[in-house]
Amino acid sequence: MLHDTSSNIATKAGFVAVVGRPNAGKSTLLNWLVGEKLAMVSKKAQATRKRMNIIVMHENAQIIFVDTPGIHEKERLLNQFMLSEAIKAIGDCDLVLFLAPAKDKLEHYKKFLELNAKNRPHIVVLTKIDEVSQEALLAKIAEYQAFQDKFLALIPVSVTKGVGKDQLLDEITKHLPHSPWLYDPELLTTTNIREIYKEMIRESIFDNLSDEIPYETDVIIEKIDELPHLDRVQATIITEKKSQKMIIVGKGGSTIKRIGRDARMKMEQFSQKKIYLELFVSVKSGWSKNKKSLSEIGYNFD
Ligand SMILES: Nc1nc2c(ncn2[C@@H]2O[C@H](COP(=O)(O)OP(=O)(O)OP(=O)(O)O)[C@@H](O)[C@H]2O)c(=O)[nH]1
Repeated sequence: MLHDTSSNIATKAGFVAVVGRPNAGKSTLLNWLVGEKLAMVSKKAQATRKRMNIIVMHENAQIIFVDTPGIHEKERLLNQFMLSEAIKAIGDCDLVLFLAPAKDKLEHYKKFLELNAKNRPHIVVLTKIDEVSQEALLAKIAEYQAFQDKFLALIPVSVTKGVGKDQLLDEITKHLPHSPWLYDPELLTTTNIREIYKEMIRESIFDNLSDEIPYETDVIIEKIDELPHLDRVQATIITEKKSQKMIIVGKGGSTIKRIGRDARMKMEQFSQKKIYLELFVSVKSGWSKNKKSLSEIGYNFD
């Protein structure tokens, strides 16, 4: 946690948790704010599993965004993990952004208020306002006004229409503590290359498979050999069932080839290097329900 140790420090810095239900638009918002495609954007819910720190420099401030999984029900162990990560992120941060699509009812917000029992300072960000009429937007804002003693501000945004970026960054900056910068401003993300490559492979799985399968898969980066102009990456896609493995591999290996090619292109664009990607598929039944195997692949329950 950061403290305001000196009033004559001109710079500000702080951690901002980004929370909201799955599909609220968290990754899209973060990509837009940072100006690079780093957080994973998916049309499907629950794509964000682990926290990613993304740094945005705005005027004198260094805003460190902590991307969190959506707040949702605890049907499965993996979901429990996501929920606890979200709550942990709220507790660790200087400020919380609660993202609510403009079409949503206020139930999600009320649930967030219950979870946020210690009343961490938060800003309500109304997302996807391009999806509702001006009248509906005003009516929604009026509904939120009933809680105005709870939030610091309510900012409507639309990434699609490019609305609200500066207002949001200004408002966040206003509430951050005075502090020296915590990271080299040249860095865009504190998440390491492993995590980024993993997300890129996961994103390619989501892009190439349309049904439930992507939710029951995960990716382990086994090895990265970083050479000056080439990264050699070995990764394994884990599935629940043999039948899923067959679908991921596809006829004559066609699907896995497409996943691999898409992932490689994203990775090359990001690293500005050639990537040699070797992808394997492995069946590990029950991995998403089993704590031990979850912690083996990097989801820690502490
Ligand atoms: N029309 C419109 N769609 C948006 C906007 N922002 C995000 N979306 C869409 O909403 C969907 C969900 O966006 P994400 O950014 O993946 O949502 P998320 O909250 O990160 O989702 P999880 O990773 O599942 O928690 C995607 O299809 C986005 O294209 C917006 O401003 N306008």
